Amino acid sequence: MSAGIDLENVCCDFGSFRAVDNANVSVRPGEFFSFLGPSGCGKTTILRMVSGFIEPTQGVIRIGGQDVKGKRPNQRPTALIFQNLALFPLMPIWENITFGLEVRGVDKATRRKKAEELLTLVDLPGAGDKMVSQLSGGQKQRVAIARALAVEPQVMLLDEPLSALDLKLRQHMRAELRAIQKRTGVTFIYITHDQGEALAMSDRVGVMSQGRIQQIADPRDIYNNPVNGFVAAFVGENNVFSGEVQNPAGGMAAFATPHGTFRARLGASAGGKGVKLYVRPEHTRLSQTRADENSIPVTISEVSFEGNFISILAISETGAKLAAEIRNDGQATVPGMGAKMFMSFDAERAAILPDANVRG
Ligand SMILES: Nc1ncnc2c1ncn2[C@@H]1O[C@H](COP(=O)(O)OP(=O)(O)OP(=O)(O)O)[C@@H](O)[C@H]1O
Repeated sequence: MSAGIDLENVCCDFGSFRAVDNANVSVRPGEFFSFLGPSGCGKTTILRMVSGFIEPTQGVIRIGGQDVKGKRPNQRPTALIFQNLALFPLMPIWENITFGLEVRGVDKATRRKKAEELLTLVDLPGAGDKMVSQLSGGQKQRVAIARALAVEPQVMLLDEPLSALDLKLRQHMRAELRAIQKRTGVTFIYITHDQGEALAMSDRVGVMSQGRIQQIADPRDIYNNPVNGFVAAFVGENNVFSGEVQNPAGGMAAFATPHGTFRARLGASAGGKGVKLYVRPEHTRLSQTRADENSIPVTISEVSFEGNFISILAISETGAKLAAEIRNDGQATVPGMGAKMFMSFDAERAAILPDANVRG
């Protein structure tokens, strides 16, 4: 069984500091939902409110449609997994996994059987008699997940559970976690500051900054259609140009910058001042001749071969550093250092966006 979670106008204050500011989100039953944002943006506070360790200062949290106000963590159908797994070193794995069931008085034979089922689910069949010290970091993580699933939660809350693992293992565990979530159908709420993790695993992502949810969308939309400058700059790379909107019409506008006037898509509520132009490096082109529109004369200053792409740093005539990327299809021409070129981009691939949604 899985449950949906609704946050309605949820705020959390610590003294005079508002850590979560008017959060509204409906996580669907069986969904893998991530909160993504930099350190201190309020992700953990949201998780702690859902799990019942702290109460919202304002607003309502519903789990499976029920208002959970006043319910203690052990009265909620949630299980929490931290980066620090807190496995018991002196217990074999199977006992670690079914500890919660023992506390509830479940007999040993039933617990043993349940442990084997869960070990198979997390792809560690037969590991029940091993001790924690005999497992790798990734295997320990899977045991922690099995232990959380043993009490049959309707919602799993995961607080940066992969951040202690090395890069390769982290990438492997992303796929594992996603597969476990799909196999069980349990709702997962995952918090991370790692955009790669959030984009790779989630059905939807809520991007946060300074206590506010900036955008909730599926990973593609977050990346391709960020609603504001914070989301655009936090998720992936961008070249950012300051300037002024001119002649907005039909969702497009001219944008006057010190590098020239460019045409670009006009994001929602981006008509006024305090807006910037965002262009991803992979949406730029470098050529010997000036393109018809959105073309900036540059000098190539760094070329870095990254395997599947070539990363290029170019300097504009005004001294701005601009990033470009060339996909390595095996035949790509790599510009030389110091080469004078033009960087251009399509108007449809450039977005004029407002700054972040922050407290005024
Ligand atoms: N108990 C507390 N008392 C006072 N301030 C707190 C408390 N807990 C969190 N905060 C503050 O609330 C803000 C949000 O904290 P939170 O732990 O939710 O951030 P986070 O996005 O999870 O960050 P991180 O990724 O570093 O864990 C931070 O500025 C933090 O200092």
